[in-house]
Amino acid sequence: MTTSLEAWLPRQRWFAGKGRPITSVTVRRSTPLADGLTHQLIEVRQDDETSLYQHLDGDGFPAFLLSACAAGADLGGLRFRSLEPLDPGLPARPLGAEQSNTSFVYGRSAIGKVFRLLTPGLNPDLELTRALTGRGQVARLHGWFETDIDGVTTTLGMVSEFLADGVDGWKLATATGNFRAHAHALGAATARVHKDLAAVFGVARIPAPAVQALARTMTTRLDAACSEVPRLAPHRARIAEAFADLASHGPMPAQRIHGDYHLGQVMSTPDGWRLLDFEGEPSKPLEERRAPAHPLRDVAGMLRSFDYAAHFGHTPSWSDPHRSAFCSGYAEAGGPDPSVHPVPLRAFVYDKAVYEVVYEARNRPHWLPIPLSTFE
Ligand SMILES: Nc1ncnc2c1ncn2[C@@H]1O[C@H](COP(=O)(O)OP(=O)(O)O)[C@@H](O)[C@H]1O
Ligand SMILES: O=P(O)(O)O[C@H]1O[C@H](CO)[C@@H](O[C@H]2O[C@H](CO)[C@@H](O)[C@H](O)[C@H]2O)[C@H](O)[C@H]1O
Repeated sequence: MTTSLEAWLPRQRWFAGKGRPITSVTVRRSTPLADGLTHQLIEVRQDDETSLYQHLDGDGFPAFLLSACAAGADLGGLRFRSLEPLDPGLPARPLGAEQSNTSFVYGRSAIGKVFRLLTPGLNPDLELTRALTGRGQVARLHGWFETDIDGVTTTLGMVSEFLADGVDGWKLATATGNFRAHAHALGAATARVHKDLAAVFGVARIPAPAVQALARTMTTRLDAACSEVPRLAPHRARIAEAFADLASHGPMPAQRIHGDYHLGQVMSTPDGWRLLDFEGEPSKPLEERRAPAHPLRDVAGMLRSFDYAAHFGHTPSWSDPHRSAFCSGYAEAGGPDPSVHPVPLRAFVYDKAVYEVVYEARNRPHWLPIPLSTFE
């Protein structure tokens, strides 16, 4: 079993340790849930690091999750909870698009998600979706499941409203020549969510020394990325200069944000845009993902996504007018105007593109030219 996990893990899209040899895989906890279905927490050792993943050995977990949440079950240290009545009889099917986690759909009304890479603590997707449920801009939270890891309550998965009539933002953007009205409305929806997050979690201020520390962290990440992906190295000086500009920028506002914002995280519905997947970048430590950040970080993420959509579905010139429409919608709905904050915006766009360079090198090497073109 352990040997086959070692071979199987690197082939999974959600496996975050690609590109580094696996030294060992250990089953840390095994919980039988039903006949032929076992829940496992597995420790994967690579270099000097140990990462914890959630693994489901056997079939039938989607149906199990729904009925366990509906019943409020406690099972071998796993706690299943719901906020509203769930119909355990709904048929489950895989979502198809496997990304950082594993999702399945129940009928036309609910979607379940199992987090794969685990960090002890409250997952920001559960935390923010719960806080935003009822405010209109997200798929409502129905339930979740959790356990204690190292004495810390740790989110393992969620069940939310399925947006059956929604169209994935990435699909819509790559298929639509004139996407400007959509981009403008998406900017406005983003600003509204930022306002809601500020209302619930408050607004902080990042003092100048912390901004300098942030710029140093970005530079450290840049250097690690240059070592891992040598094609990034020729652009290092230009990127480091943008981070140095950020370091001398002075204090910045900060609040809870989405954290991994791109066109695949939003859906266009008959009632307007909805934002999904508030987990942040899964490869970052949980404290960093839950820390208040400048709201233009999300704007930067979406601007990068317009570049991706241009490369994938259009020509490079598609990007600029759509980026502008998104930024106007964002500023008109009360977000900080991206055009008057060029220094943080450029640093955040570059930081995101550096992240994407590593992500693409590990997962989709033929897509690497897309983030690299940001620096040309
Ligand atoms: N509530 C929902 N309703 C409909 N589709 C959804 C919903 N949540 C997610 N999806 C679809 O599933 C995809 C993956 O979901 P996401 O939460 O982003 O997973 P991951 O954490 O694996 O990236 C999204 O891009 C979207 O197309
Ligand atoms: O799985 P997640 O949605 O949490 O995010 C990861 O995978 C994304 C790709 O599926 C990746 O996004 C990058 O590619 C998108 C197109 O497929 C593009 O729209 C994004 O702008 C680009 O960053 C994301 O970075 C990664 O965290």
